[in-house]
Amino acid sequence: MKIYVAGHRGMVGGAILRQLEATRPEAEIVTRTHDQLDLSNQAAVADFMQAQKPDEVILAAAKVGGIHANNTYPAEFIYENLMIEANVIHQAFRAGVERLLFLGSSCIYPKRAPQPMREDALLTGVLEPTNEPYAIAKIAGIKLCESYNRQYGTDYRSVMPTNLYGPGDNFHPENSHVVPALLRRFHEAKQRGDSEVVVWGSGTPMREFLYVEDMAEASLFVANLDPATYRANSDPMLSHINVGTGTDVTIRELAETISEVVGFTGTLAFDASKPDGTPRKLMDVSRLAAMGWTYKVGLREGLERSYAWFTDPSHENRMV
Ligand SMILES: NC(=O)C1=CN([C@@H]2O[C@H](COP(=O)(O)OP(=O)(O)OC[C@H]3O[C@@H](n4cnc5c(N)ncnc54)[C@H](OP(=O)(O)O)[C@@H]3O)[C@@H](O)[C@H]2O)C=CC1
Ligand SMILES: C[C@H]1O[C@H](OP(=O)(O)OP(=O)(O)OC[C@H]2O[C@@H](n3cnc4c(=O)[nH]c(N)nc43)[C@H](O)[C@@H]2O)[C@@H](O)[C@@H](O)C1=O
Repeated sequence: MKIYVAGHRGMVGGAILRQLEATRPEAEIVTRTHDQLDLSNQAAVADFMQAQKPDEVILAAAKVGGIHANNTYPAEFIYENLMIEANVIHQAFRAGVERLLFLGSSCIYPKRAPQPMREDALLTGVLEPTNEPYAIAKIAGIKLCESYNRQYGTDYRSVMPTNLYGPGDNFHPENSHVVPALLRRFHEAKQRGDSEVVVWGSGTPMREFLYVEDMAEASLFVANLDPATYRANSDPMLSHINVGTGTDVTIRELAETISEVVGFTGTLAFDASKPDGTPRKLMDVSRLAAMGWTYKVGLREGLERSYAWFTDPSHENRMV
């Protein structure tokens, strides 16, 4: 059994690789770095898939970033993600790959979808402008999988992660997501002895956060589901599966918790000039629960593990 993990040096791909190595010792796991194989290059992906002919593909490679990055580089977010998914999914099919898992995002749902958001809320309303290009690419990824399944009988599956965080995250001060951004900002403020930390936006948006080890476990759970169970719990035209905790907090509550975890004793300030983005995007996770998976690591524990990882001098914190 040969499994190709695309994006293995990223936060989710890295967690998936660790769990595969621990649980599938018999499998041959294939990886390539971005420098070794640019997945936006159609010919390079075709040559790689024809040479490797993996049995399974886990597509965790993508152009990923927080609200500021999405709002600043929309062309990169739509182009890179469309190219990566089109190349990997099409070339996997040409190489006879039977099973593939595509990672989308909770941002595929309409800005004002009823909460919690069920899988059938997809394409029922306008998207959040700050990440619409990325969301369009991710929706196209789901439809690529579904279209190859319908026309060619492949078994290409899609999971929609909520906001993720944990070891291996991107800690870039501007382009990162809120959890790594605030872990770093509170840590540096504590080290400098600052009296205040500025948090972007109003603090009122709500977000759901899933620890990356849980995401990796859920990804492999869905990837390994027998086809009958997967089909019985999903719809061929709405085949994606939400992955989250089913609980959310305000950004203010998140910032206060991170401040406590870091041990910062100053005050919070909110910068209203920064975008809030979607007011809320809580996922309905009952479909995945019905299949037999629920999350394990709560937010406080996950933040404590993430902060320990961030401050561990034995590795370089990635910033892209
Ligand atoms: N993090 C989050 O909160 C969420 C993530 N997701 C999805 O989960 C998946 C994984 O995200 P995450 O692990 O956080 O992202 P990361 O940015 O941590 O990892 C993405 C990986 O993809 C690689 N990559 C990017 N572009 C290319 C390319 N053209 N060719 C080859 N490799 C490439 C990156 O390599 P390099 O850095 O060297 O360019 C990196 O290793 C993505 O599909 C993302 O959309 C969904 C919802 C939330
Ligand atoms: C996973 C998800 O991630 C993105 O959407 P997002 O959830 O809006 O992402 P975010 O984590 O960047 O922000 C969440 C909230 O947090 C607030 N916030 C406060 N202070 C900081 C801060 O310092 N940095 C950041 N990034 N946000 C901050 C910020 O203003 C916003 O209200 C898209 O990639 C989307 O496509 C997607 O898939």
